[in-house]
Amino acid sequence: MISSNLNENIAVVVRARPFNNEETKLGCHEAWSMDPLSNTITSLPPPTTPTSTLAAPKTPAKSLNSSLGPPRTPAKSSLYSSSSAHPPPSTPSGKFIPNEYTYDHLFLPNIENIDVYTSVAKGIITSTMEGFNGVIFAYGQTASGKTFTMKGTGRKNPGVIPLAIQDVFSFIANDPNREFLLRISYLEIYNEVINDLLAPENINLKVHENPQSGEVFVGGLKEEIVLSYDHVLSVIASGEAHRHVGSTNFNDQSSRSHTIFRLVVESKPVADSVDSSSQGVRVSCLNLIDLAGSERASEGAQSIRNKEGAYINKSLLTLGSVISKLSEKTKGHINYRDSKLTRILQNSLGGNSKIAIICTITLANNNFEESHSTLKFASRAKNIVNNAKVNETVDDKTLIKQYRNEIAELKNKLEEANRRGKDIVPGGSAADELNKKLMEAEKHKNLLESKIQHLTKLILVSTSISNAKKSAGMASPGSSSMSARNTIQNVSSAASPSSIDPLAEIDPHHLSEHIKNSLAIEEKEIQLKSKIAKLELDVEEKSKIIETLKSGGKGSTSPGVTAPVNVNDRIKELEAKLKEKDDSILSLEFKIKGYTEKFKEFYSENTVLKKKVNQLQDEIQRLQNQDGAYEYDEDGDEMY
Ligand SMILES: Nc1ncnc2c1ncn2[C@@H]1O[C@H](COP(=O)(O)OP(=O)(O)OP(=O)(O)O)[C@@H](O)[C@H]1O
Repeated sequence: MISSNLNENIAVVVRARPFNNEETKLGCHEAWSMDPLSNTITSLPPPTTPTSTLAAPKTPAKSLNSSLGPPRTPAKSSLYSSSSAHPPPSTPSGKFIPNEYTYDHLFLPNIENIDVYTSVAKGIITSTMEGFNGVIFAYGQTASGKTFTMKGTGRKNPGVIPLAIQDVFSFIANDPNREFLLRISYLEIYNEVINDLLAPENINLKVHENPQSGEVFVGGLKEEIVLSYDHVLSVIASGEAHRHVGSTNFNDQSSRSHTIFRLVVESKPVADSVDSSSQGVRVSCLNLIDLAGSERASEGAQSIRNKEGAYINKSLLTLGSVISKLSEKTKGHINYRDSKLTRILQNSLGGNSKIAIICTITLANNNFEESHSTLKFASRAKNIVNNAKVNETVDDKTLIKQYRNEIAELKNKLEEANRRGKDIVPGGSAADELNKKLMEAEKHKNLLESKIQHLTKLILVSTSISNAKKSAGMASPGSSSMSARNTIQNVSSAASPSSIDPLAEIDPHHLSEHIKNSLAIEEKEIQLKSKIAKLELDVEEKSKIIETLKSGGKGSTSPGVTAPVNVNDRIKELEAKLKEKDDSILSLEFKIKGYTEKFKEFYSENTVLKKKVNQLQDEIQRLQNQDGAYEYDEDGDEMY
């Protein structure tokens, strides 16, 4: 049973990555030591020299990088000249006072993604499936491991996002009592401009606020209904292709934008479940965020990178200030509007979400100040108390409810069509007429059935997921509790994108329209086919008459056909009619071909246009960066 309200602190964890090549080359040493038993991280004094009078750290914590980085040898003197290098003793008497912080969990450099996911994220994913909102983000300086943690590095080492998606589908497979509808969106905030990664033509999107509910949302953002794990992954992969990534002094593949992957989960009891009397639909939202990394501006490689860095730092500063205000007892005005990131996350940070923050650091002494600043951010975040609740609505606006109502309506129509079909009894003198009616009724039924199938496919139930898993060779239901290593195996063995349903390309906001359009085309095709069938019947009938006439009126004639006075004239007349019908069939077939060609043409035109918009967007961005003309416009946030 879910408790409907939860007052709880944000979960804050710290993850250290192993030393990278640069740190190893520089001969860095560990400036921090982590004690995973007490979850305390402590700053270490600079390495001792024979003349040193420094005191040992208060907590004798384990040295964690010993297997990954160099031993704690005295660092090169140049390292200490950096503003962020390991600081000298902090009191005039020369006594070293360590900085000490405690969090919910510490992850040593050798800990794997799956373990981070299991202890920090898994619980939030389960809660999201039960109706709570969830937010998970990685925070830390550039090259500290945010993307490594959130996305992972491919199928062999999935990060929080792919592992979360896998658990979402496992959850559905294991819950026979509820049905689900999942939709996703994926956006980036680049230089304070919101771009839609799923529809690259949607650039510079605005943030709106619903004055009634106070809900903050991005207007015009594309959402896709998703049907399987593979499907979600392929949508994300196509979004990734549009993301801004660049090489910096510290990271070859640095995220130059913040990305927000959002999953909306709608669920309701299935019709014959114990809970089916409940009319409520749960709607919850999971935000998985990979923040761009902060970086010392002076060390950025080029001016574009410096400019990006300035935007990144500004928005992270605002995030820090919002977190700081939220952690105070008397909150006062909170400056969500000072950056797009905090504005979009306003609802989540402001209360009704379960939140986990994964702070990523390096233990290396040459980035002491950056890591310290991340740890201070983490400490402030730890004080925030949220009040998450299950979000349930009886509103008919949820897609799952709309589709269920539509399906019920179509099923009624189908029943009615079946009843009418039974009343048509073939045989008797008007047999041909009745056969035609039967054919039409059959076609109408097929149309209704395909509409029902169409909509039913979008609603996920446990059996459909387990069957899909079986056919993709994935884990069976119940596997959400399987071992972490198995989970990786299953992610790695996911099927190819070819198993993706093209139907899921549809934007749910325009879905009804899409369905209407595609069904209208289907209906047209069925009508044309039915016309062809009628004409063929006609042709057959006329051919029979011709045969009868040719044989001099002997043999059986169709009912109601009387022998003509001039047989040759009659044959000619009928042959002319036959030709007419043939032409008609040809022209209809030509029309069908035309529709198909047109569709293909529009489709390829659309692809070309999308590419052009992308190029233009990049060009605009490049020009803006050159001019330095862009300024953040606070009023860009429109109220609706
Ligand atoms: N825990 C880890 N174990 C092993 N390698 C790691 C770990 N964390 C990060 N790395 C490696 O360090 C490099 C930088 O990591 P990543 O790109 O995730 O940093 P980031 O914080 O996202 O940087 P940016 O903010 O610039 O995008 C990558 O090559 C990544 O594979």
